[in-house]
Amino acid sequence: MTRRDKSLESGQFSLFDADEPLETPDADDVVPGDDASFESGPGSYPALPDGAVDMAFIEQQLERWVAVGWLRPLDAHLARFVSAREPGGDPLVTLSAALVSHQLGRGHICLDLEHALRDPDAVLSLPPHDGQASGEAVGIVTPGALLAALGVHHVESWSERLRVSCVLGQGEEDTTSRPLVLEDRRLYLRRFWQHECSVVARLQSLMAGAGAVSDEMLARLESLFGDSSAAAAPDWQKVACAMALRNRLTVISGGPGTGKTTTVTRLLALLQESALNEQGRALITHLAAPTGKAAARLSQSLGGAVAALDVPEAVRASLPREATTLHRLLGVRRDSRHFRHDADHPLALDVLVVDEASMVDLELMASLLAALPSHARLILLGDRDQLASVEAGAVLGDLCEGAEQGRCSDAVQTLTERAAGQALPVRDAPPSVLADHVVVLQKSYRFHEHSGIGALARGVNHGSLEEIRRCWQAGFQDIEFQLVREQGGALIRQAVNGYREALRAMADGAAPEAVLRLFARFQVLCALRRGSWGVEGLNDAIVEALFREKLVGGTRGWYAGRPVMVTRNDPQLGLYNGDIGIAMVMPTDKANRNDASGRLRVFFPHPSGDGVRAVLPGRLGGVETAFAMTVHKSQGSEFERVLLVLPERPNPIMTRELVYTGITRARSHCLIMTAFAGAVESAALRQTWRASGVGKRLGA
Ligand SMILES: Nc1ncnc2c1ncn2[C@@H]1O[C@H](COP(=O)(O)OP(=O)(O)OP(=O)(O)O)[C@@H](O)[C@H]1O
Repeated sequence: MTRRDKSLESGQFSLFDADEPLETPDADDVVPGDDASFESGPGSYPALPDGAVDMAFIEQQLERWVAVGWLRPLDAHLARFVSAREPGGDPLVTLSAALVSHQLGRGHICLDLEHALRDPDAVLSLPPHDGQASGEAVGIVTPGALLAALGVHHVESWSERLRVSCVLGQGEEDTTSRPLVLEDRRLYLRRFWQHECSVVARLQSLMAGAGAVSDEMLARLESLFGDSSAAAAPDWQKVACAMALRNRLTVISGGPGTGKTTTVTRLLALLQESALNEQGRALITHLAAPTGKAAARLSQSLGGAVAALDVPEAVRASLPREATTLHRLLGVRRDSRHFRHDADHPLALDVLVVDEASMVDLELMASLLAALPSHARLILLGDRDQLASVEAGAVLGDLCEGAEQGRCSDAVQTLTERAAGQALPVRDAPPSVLADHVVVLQKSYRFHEHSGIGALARGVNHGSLEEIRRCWQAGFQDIEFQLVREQGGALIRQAVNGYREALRAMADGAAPEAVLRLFARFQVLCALRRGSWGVEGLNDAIVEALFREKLVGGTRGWYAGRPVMVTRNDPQLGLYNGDIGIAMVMPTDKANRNDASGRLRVFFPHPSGDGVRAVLPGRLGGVETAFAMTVHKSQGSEFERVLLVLPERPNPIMTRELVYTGITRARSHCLIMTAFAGAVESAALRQTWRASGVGKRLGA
């Protein structure tokens, strides 16, 4: 039984508001944001006559859905918990409770009734339809058939029937402790509705305060970015910086290498210079990212960006050099989902920069915003086109939604034109408050125009089969697609070749730091977790092949050469979700190399990017082998070369965002291997959508 199941049984249902330990989400036990049902749909499952469905029937169906894997056991528990609170209640409420709980596992904050009614069978993880109901599926009714039999044909009637239930609160001013909340045709579990309300309220208050930007500031901006008034296109980095000087909340979205770090470093320099001149003190500035790896990468690129700045020494000295994880910043408390810093114990800072903000889920964003002091500035950096967070909510995506359609206020339009030195494109759309706070950087300095990775990433992002076809035909050197018949053979050979250099270096006695550096140059990424084409099957096959070549010291348990990824935060060890280490023999024990596995240590890069830390394998709680990792888990990381393994047949987990994220983890070469010829194209046509009220409430 899972942790959440236990809390259900004890009557403290965690999805409402229980105080339970924070757990690292596991991207792979769920299919986050996977709305896309299989194209063929479950057409042959039986329809039911109206009125044939009572509570017992619904409960039986929920059990059957769980048995065939359409629904999580947790969702059925929740539905039972809700119906127990209203004996003799409407079975539609029970069904709706199961469906809303299930959406959380797929990354949605709520169940959007309108969306659900348009395609009811897409709300569960239904299998592909093969023309007839499988033996397993006999006696199973789809959500669409159930809703129809319950008489739900319009969203109004669904909402009306939910509204009269005593387990439902009504949005807005609701202060009851009812487990479900209905607001504007969106059905929530109370805890997530509360998170959404608090995130929106904090964002609104951050967006309310705007400062003046002096001519002197703009002159300094010009000196850092140069004069771009005669350029063919506006300098969006400069525009972003000008907006961030004015705002307390700024979102800077951009693909890989579009200059997010460069921009924010220059912005911090401007803010510090002005604070030093006007207040005689530097601002307290912190940088954070959702994973250790992302924080280390930010620290690294920040170092380069700070070194390249043309600013007075006092300003340079005041700039932060190190990023931390959000969990470290907020202060994880053992056995609690709450942090040490919260609204009553705010963070001591003036400016907070959060990188890889697309990975921040709603709950973490709520904690972060609550702990932000009221005077502080918040700058969110990220790539709106990447996979969203594993857990429910996609706040960065919600904030960026419509950013390019919405028009800035006249004040921001004037400011950004002063900064850019040229008129910005004006769109014929009503002004949106979000547009004053969101900038999308357009130009990649990493993927030049002849980069195949850049071109394919753009094609996938645009969902353009024509652009993707042109990529394959162009003969780019840095992107390759190989169709293979099976998971073994060529695919495993590629993986072994990729890891050979690092493992040979380890065997030759290279320093752990050098081995870690070499290891980070290549990575196998998978779309799936389970099965032979997933992380589990590939890790087994790769380690067996490496062992045959004597490149690793074993195939099970701990062995020299085993790379691991941390899956559970451990503040005591200073290890966080996403950190990657390698098991190696302690350098001092080299003479006893064959002695015992007890001499193995797992070496992790130091969070500062300098040096390594050695941890006894036995002290590590949540880790998994990382010869292959999911694209979800690779977010926030980059590798020189990537082998991206896509499933051998169509699969709803394959979305535009997943393939885009996988491809762009590679800096210099990406090889895609699959047995499904149209894998990239079919994924490019399937865009993730996440139900949320954040954008709507903020006026996106
Ligand atoms: N305006 C610019 N002119 C020239 N080079 C630039 C400019 N902006 C950024 N670069 C260069 O492009 C590279 C990527 O920049 P940066 O690290 O700031 O991008 P990023 O968006 O933060 O990248 P990542 O995707 O790694 O997070 C760096 O080498 C940087 O020096």
